[in-house]
Amino acid sequence: MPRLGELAQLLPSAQLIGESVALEDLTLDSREVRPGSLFCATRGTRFDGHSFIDDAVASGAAAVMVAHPVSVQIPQLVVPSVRHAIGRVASYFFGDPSRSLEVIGITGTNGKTTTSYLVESVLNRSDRNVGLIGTIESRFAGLNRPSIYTTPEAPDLHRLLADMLRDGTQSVVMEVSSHGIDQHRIDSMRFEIAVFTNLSPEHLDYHGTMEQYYYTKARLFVPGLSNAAVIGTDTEWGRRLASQVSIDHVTYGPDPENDFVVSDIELVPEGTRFQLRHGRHTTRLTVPILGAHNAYNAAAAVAVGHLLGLDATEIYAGIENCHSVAGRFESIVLGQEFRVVVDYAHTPDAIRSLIETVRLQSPGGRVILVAGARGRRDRLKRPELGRAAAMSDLAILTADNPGDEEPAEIVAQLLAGTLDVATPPMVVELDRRRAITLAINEAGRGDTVLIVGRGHEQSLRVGSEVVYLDDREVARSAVAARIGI
Ligand SMILES: CC(=O)N[C@H]1[C@@H](OP(=O)(O)OP(=O)(O)OC[C@H]2O[C@@H](n3ccc(=O)[nH]c3=O)[C@H](O)[C@@H]2O)O[C@H](CO)[C@@H](O)[C@@H]1O[C@H](C)C(=O)N[C@@H](C)C(=O)N[C@H](CCC(=O)O)C(=O)O
Ligand SMILES: Nc1ncnc2c1ncn2[C@@H]1O[C@H](COP(=O)(O)OP(=O)(O)OP(=O)(O)O)[C@@H](O)[C@H]1O
Repeated sequence: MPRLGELAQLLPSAQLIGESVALEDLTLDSREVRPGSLFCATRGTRFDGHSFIDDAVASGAAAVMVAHPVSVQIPQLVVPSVRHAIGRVASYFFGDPSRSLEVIGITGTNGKTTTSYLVESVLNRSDRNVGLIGTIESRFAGLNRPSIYTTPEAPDLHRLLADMLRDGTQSVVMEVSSHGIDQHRIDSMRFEIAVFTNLSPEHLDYHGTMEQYYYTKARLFVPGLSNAAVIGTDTEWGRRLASQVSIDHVTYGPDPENDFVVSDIELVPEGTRFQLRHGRHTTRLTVPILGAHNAYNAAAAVAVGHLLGLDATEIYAGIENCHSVAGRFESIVLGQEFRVVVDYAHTPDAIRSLIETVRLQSPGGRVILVAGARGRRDRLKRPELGRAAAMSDLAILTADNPGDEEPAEIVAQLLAGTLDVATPPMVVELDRRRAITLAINEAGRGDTVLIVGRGHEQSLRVGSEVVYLDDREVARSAVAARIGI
């Protein structure tokens, strides 16, 4: 195991106070310290990790990494910014595992999880052992762990990559969130390929402006961090990125000048069918996940396979045999005469694109939407979410993980966005179970009930309480009650 002095040598401005002790592990959280750990004190939105140093010492920390000298009996590594140091330190500590793995990083506002599953499915067609890290789970060597964050904190990320490597994993597909980039969780990683899906307003309370949000995402696409890129150009931000990056890249999108051109998207019973042109080669592919946007997600996965030199037949087989992604356009089918779809859409863009998909698929039927907005996150997007919800025929506005915010206030902010647009009937039902049941009881033949926001999630945080609630389960019971089975 590394010694503290080795870590000091990695960081030019670090000052080691005390002995170069051997370290067993490292963590940002005093509650996770075990004997021999290096506790790294970072500032969050509520606390300054430096105030938990006594707790860390009591739990047996061997040393601390701090932003200023502290009065403590154990050795300390003083650095100008613990946040800036943590990626480098964590990567070194676990043996720089990403350098021995073929890592594909996927970023963008929407489509990271879906694209990562598609890339995984493509890579599984080659003889690689593939691992996955993302919002829903991390998976390798037959193990499956539910995720807490989309992109783990640097110590957890590099520990996981090291475990994967030890278990024979060769390629890793991982989602890279903008928080992950901004909080230096991915510093010192090596990505073989970085993918940019798209960018639309989200997390602006965190990043401030779209420009800053874009800049954060763009930091993944620099030499040294990523070797090559696959860039979706269906948003202006992707076109801008493609014109700015200096690493090798290919593009995909609707315009004919892309390297991979997506056209003729159709929704068919088996999923989403589209045409993909690459150079002189044109093919029709069906990705078994509904939603026009999945044609683009699939094109991204094809481009990754192409850059990795995989055979086209294998790539296409990976796309066509990808299993569905939990909570992404997941249909509840119990023989009812209307459709019920649970989806993870929680950005205005995703909700709009979903409603368009449903309208294409069920022309003439009504779209009955159940939607809310998450608490403690991204207040700025709420009016725009309200406007997106207004594209439905009946919107039932409800709670979506309100945390310590008042659900009624969140819904009022959604409604505020609809003041200047023509709205369908809008009903407020803050109890999410009742909102879903109400929507299902309202649906008639040919209608679609679209329940958005939670997708695969199985709990809601209301105040400080965690309440078990799985939209799919609630919808299933409501449909069963409605049709009497
Ligand atoms: C909103 C946000 O940015 N949160 C970050 C923030 O957490 P925080 O404000 O809750 O931290 P805090 O409670 O003030 O604590 C500060 C520090 O003290 C430590 N602490 C705290 C209590 C204690 O007893 N002992 C202790 O050591 C904490 O571990 C932390 O390091 O500061 C922490 C330390 O720097 C970050 O880990 C944390 O990101 C957490 C992981 C988080 O949930 N972030 C979310 C928003 C996130 O990153 N999400 C993206 C996906 C977003 C998306 O695409 O939708 C993700 O990649 O998961
Ligand atoms: N390429 C895309 N363009 C627009 N919307 C999309 C796209 N791909 C997926 N979506 C929508 O976004 C929702 C979330 O998809 P997915 O989980 O793949 O994205 P994500 O980027 O991983 O989200 P998160 O950052 O919250 O984990 C889907 O349920 C779908 O409604």
